[in-house]
This record gives sequence, structure tokens and C-alpha cells, in this order.
Amino acid sequence: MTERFSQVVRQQADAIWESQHSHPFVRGLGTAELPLPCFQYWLVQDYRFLIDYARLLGLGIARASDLATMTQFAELTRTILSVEMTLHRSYAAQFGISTSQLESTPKSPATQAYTDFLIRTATCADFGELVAALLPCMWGFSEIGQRLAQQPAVPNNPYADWIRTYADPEFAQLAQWCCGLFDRLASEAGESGRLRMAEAFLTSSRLEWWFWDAAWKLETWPI
Ligand SMILES: Cc1ncc(C[n+]2csc(CCO)c2C)c(N)n1
Repeated sequence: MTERFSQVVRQQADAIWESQHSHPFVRGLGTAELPLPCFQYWLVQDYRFLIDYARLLGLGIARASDLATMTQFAELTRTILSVEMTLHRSYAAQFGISTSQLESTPKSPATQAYTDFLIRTATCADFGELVAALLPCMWGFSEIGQRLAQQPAVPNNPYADWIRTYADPEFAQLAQWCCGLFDRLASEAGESGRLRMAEAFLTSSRLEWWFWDAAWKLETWPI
């Protein structure tokens, strides 16, 4: 096998990924200059996102063809529902948002688009596309967390815990595991299957970018 397909699609999506790294929302987490209302917006929307991401993994458990993948997806689902969502609730409390607010705020256009795409892909597309659609979430956050953690820390940065969470080597391992699964499925998929996987990876990458941008602009429905 020559080049890993995960590296091929990462290269194809490079302009989108670099636009995430240089996005004022992401930069602002590192410099502590991100306005609080943008972070509060992100937290509430991300809470809604995680619920559907857990559903996506649940569908992944049902559709995986081997026990090892099922087990990993099951563990991930549990981590999101117990660890990551609890963390969001505690961040929310810290940033003045109640749990009922977390649960009752409507999805923004970007959140609606992203979660609908994930669930549609998980139900209507093949398993390789499901994995391709979920990969930018895991891999992107790990890459962003690590890059932010490499910068000199700003004293009293209110977002320091956020950076620490996603810079954790455990997330990097998780992203690597997902890349390995993606590569295996790509090698089994054939040319047209690989094209669809690349398309799903690109769409989720764009939606990841939009998720930051929506929080930066406090985006709402136009009508
Ligand atoms: C829009 C959005 N994209 C990615 C993540 C990060 N993330 C969500 S679930 C998961 C896997 C295990 O916890 C990771 C890394 C996020 N929070 N919000």
C-alpha cells in the first residue's frame, strides 16, 4: 500500500483545515481574546451537537462488521455521553449557562446542517462514508488542541481547560485509531467507494469550519 487514504483526504481538505486553525474563534481560544458570548454560543450548540454525534456512533455500532469496531464505538459513545457532556455542563455552569438552557436552545443553521448530514450519512450511506463523516470531528479537534497547546500559554486564559481537554494525548490516540479504521475501509472500498468517502470527509470538514464561524458570528436563522 502506498500512501494512506487518510493522508490523501487530509491533503485534499488542507485549505479548509488551515482555515479552521486561523479562524478568529480558534485563535481567540489560544489568545484568550475570544468574546465570552461566542464561547457561550459554541458551548450550547456543541451540547446539541454531541447528543447527535452519540446517536451517529450508536448507528455505527449497529452497522460495524466486527466486534473490535463495535466495542470501540460503544466506548466512545459512553465517553461522550458521560465524560464530554458532563464537562460541557460544568463549563456551562462556569460560564453562566444553566442545564435547562443547554437543553432548550434551538439548533443554529450550522448545527442543524452538520447533525442532519451525520445522521443521514449514518443511515443512508455505506459504513465507509459513516466513518469518513465522523473523522474530521475527532481528528480536527485533536489537531487544533495540540496546536493551541504548543503556543505560549496566556496567563488566566478562561479557555485553558478547553485547550487542555482537547490537547490530551488520549484524543490523539483516538484520532489515530479512527484514521486506521478509515484507511482499512478505504482499502476495501474500491474506487467509487473511496470517492464517496473523500466527499463525506470534505463535507464534514466544511461543516466543522462552519461550526466555528457560526459561533464567531452568533449566527441565527435568517427568518
Ligand atoms: C463540532 C464539534 N466537532 C468536534 C468535537 C470534538 N469531539 C466531539 S465527540 C469527540 C470524540 C470523543 O469525545 C470529539 C473529539 C466537538 N466537541 N464539536
